[in-house]
Amino acid sequence: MTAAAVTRRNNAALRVEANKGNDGSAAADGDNGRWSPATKREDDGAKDDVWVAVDESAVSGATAGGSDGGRPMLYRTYKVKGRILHPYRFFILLRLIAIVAFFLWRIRHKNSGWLWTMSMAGDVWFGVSWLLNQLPRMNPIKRVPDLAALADQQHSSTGELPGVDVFITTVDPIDEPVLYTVNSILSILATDYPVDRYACYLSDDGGTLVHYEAMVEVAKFAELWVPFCRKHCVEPRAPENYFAMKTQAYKGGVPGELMSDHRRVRREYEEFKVRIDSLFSTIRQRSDAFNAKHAGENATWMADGTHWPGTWLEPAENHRRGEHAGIVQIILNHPSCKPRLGLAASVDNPVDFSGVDVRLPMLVYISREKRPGYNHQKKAGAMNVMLRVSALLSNAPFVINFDCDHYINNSQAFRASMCFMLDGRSYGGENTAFVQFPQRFDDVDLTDRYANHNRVMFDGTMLSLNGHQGPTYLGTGTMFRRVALYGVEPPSFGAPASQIKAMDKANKFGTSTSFVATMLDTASNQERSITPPVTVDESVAGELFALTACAYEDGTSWGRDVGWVYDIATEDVVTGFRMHRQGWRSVYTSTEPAAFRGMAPINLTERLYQILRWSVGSLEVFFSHSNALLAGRRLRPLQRLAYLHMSTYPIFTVLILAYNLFPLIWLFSDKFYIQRPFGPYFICLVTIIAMIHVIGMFEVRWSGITLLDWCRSEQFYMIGSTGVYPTAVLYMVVKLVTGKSIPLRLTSKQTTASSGDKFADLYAVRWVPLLIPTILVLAVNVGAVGVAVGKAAVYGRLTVLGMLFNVWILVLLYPFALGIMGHWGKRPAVLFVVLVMAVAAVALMYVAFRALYYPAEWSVVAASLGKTASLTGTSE
Ligand SMILES: O=c1ccn([C@@H]2O[C@H](COP(=O)(O)OP(=O)(O)O[C@H]3O[C@H](CO)[C@@H](O)[C@H](O)[C@H]3O)[C@@H](O)[C@H]2O)c(=O)[nH]1
Ligand SMILES: [Mn+2]
Repeated sequence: MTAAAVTRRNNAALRVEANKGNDGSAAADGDNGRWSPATKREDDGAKDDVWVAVDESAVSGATAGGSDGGRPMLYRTYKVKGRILHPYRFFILLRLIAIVAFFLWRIRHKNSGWLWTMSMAGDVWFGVSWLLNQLPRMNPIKRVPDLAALADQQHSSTGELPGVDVFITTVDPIDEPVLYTVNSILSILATDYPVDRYACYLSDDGGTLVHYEAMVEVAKFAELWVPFCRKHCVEPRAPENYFAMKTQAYKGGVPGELMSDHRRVRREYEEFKVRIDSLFSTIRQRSDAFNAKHAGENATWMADGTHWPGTWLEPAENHRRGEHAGIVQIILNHPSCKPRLGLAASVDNPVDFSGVDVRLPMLVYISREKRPGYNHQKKAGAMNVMLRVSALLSNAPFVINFDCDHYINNSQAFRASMCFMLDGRSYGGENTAFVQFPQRFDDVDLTDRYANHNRVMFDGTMLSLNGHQGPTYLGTGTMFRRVALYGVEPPSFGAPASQIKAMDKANKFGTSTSFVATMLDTASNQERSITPPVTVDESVAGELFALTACAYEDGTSWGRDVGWVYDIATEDVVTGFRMHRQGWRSVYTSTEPAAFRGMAPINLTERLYQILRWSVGSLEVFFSHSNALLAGRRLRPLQRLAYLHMSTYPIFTVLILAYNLFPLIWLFSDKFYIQRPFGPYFICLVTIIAMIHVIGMFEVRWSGITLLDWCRSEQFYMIGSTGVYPTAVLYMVVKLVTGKSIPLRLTSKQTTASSGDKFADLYAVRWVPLLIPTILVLAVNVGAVGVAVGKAAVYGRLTVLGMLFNVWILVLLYPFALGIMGHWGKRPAVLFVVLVMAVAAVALMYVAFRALYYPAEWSVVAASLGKTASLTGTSE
């Protein structure tokens, strides 16, 4: 390996991780000198005062150069510099010692009364929860793909990029606007990956003609959009997001033509959008016309004058939600393997594509069969159908999945994932089941009121898990190894093909023999391309039909040991867990610009429902065969702790809720000193709490998030803890006792967006019972502050300590309070005034109450009234 090669690879690594406005499209042309100067890496390396490269030259199984027959190293590993890591770990240890000592001290100073016992139990519980969360976080590792090394490998004889099947799921064209879905698909069709080596599948759980016809429109518009992206190397390749961008550095080869091409494509895009928008009415008008001709019919008609096999506008037998036939439609077939150049500019053809490959990848529309009486298992069920159908049509050895509201933002992302999948290191590469990218969002308000960006989770927790077996599967933006989805064990525990043969004997995969044959193909060559074009004759069609049928999975292992896992509200975490339990690894990597971006619910109620679904899913994992405690030895110890924490965190919050409602007790009685001697107790408590924040600041430092991100996460945790998480616990209790589960709804995507105000959803209040507990906590703590002020007025002594606790809770619940104020929340000052007035009102009520029932104290009260008024800023 030559020094120059190393430098170049390092540069490439940097371009993905820390791209500073550099060329982003040249990964395939490794050697053409477009990489940044050799010195750049050293400079940037010096600037990075958090991460330092791990020396992996001694690692066996891979060669850094790749020229001597072995597999090259295709990614780099970084760890946190000792300067930060050591004090960070030291503080964690210190806190551990402190809480143990504190606990012992409390036992020695045992107080009587149930309050003391409860608070002891609670504190133990908190300590355990903290440990479960903290221990796996002590070894954060960053992994950076080396695109240049991948390109080198491709140039050499061995390397061709393997095939990828892209899955995208949608349900409802209204709740999940079609515009998002088509943008997502366009970004996939245009991404920078060999066009004959990937295929795109849309699963439409609604079975609506609107989605099908939108795909037909997409295929037409893609003929213009995709070559345009290739010609000018534009980013991102989702048109809506591309056109919304301000100017950017030009990366293509013909800058002179950008202006006119851009204008032309943009106009076409506007027309395309109009066609998409009008699909609802087009389909309705067409159907009305056909139905008028066919007396007595009330069908929904396709453009070619046949009935749509999916759901109809007027629901009818066999054509309604939850009851319709399975549909597989190949909208674009496999392209040829040879480039096909476009036409030169002409009158009909204003955009010059003469030097551009105009092929499009395969595009398939799927809607699985739905029948009443079957549990369709939501997204997991849809993914499993796609897994089977794609096996017959393209059978790529890798699979990446997106929610319909996520698009590819960095067209190098597929290549970046391949750097991990194809890496030569013995513990990496072929034992890597999936590569997880962070979820990044476009629509979130500037201050991220409801912690939608979730940076603490993505940039903190996931980086930490990189240091163990790898991140959990997060549902979208995940590249999988197909055989890992089939439930086989990693190659280090047995050859995948023979495992599949053995499992097939037990009819674990269902009855389709051609499907099992494709599984064996994938297992025996995991770097193959995709299956050459399939002619869908009658027998293939029949086979596809069988694979989309509800009954296919009866009596098989689908949903348990094979495919996405069922019966858990968060299919993602549990599916990833199954792989980790089998000994697979996973990789977390973030690129710059972000690999994928999407939409998040910014409405308070939607957001709470989202985390309700997640926390219910977590608890379901705990009470299932996927409990981390039941996993075998292949699940590493700290990975196990992380999963344990992930599946139990809602339980701890019941106590947080209790603590938050605690003031209720001392509002009405003076039971307040739950631990005597109170002085030392209080000081210890504050120290221990303060240490969490010190440790948190170290995490902010190494994860590279902002202080605001961190605060938002704390606040949102408290909001969840006072309402959603205890509700999830209640849900779980009901489920365990009665065996029945209440259905959880789909996250509704921004539906008020059309009103012109980008953040309209942020200010919309949707009242639901889920808001009540948190409102109660707010009220109790406002009340407590008020009474404390009142007491100060009566007794002339301010109970600062108690109030500190209440004020702290109010600070944490602040985003929630803003949220329920709706439009008033635009001016936080209003909230402040409201809060002060509420406190004053309670204080006055308290004083009045005292005056009424304890007239003897009246003189004292009268004397201190003036003080109250000045404290609360009101005058009488
Ligand atoms: O019956 C269903 C229900 C949902 N989906 C799709 O599943 C995806 C995720 O649903 P969504 O309501 O958007 O959930 P979110 O809370 O936004 O999603 C996060 O959390 C989910 C786990 O609860 C993961 O599956 C997602 O990938 C992850 O982004 C969407 O594409 C849906 O179209 C289906 O295909 N069929
Ligand atoms: Mn979503």
